Amino acid sequence: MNLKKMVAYKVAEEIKDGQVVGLGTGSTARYFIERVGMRIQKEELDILAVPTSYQSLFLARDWEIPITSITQHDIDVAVDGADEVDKDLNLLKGGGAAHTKEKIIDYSASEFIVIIDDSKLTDKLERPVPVEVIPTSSRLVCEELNSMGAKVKIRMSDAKDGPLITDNGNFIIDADFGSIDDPSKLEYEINNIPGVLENGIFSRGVDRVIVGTKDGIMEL
Ligand SMILES: O=C[C@H](O)[C@H](O)[C@H](O)COP(=O)(O)O
Repeated sequence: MNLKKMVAYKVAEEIKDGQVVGLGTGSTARYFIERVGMRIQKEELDILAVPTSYQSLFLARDWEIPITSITQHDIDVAVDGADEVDKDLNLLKGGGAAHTKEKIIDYSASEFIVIIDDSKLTDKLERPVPVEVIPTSSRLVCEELNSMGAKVKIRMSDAKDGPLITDNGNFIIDADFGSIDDPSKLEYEINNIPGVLENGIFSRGVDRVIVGTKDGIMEL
């Protein structure tokens, strides 16, 4: 059973005519966008969408989903995936390097819904934290993250020689702090390093986390 698809399709059924919808990024959000696109074509669902990345923009275009931006519209609901969700519903995102725009769009929405399969649930966040940095600051940011106790790596591209370049033209440093005791403090401290644009810890809260499990869908 494809749990990501199951949960994404279920939440796509909740979208209503007239809504402005934030489209997340990643393999789970991809299914959500696909199902919204099908509903637009079959049921004439009437929405506007705000993509969080070029990936979701291109998908929305493929499905002929009408696009707007946060400079033009308030967002009613944003639906996005996550790489980890801890027991207090802090998130780790940015596995696809899209967390900066996701954070802006997801948190600006009246309702922020996270869709995951149950492999993403964890007691504490423990994956490396993706940190988007202005390229010229990358050596200094690596040193600062090191001094905060992280093992760091600049994320490399699979399809070009050298570093991955984000949708915003920046580098990603993956900073491994091990298990994170205080996500909110760490989110703030990383963002306080000069040259850091945004990191992948989302500790401001989320309205709903909907989880696909082999026994069905559960909501946290
Ligand atoms: O940068 C990417 C995003 O934060 C994704 O939402 C996150 O990586 C989850 O992706 P997936 O649904 O593919 O596991």
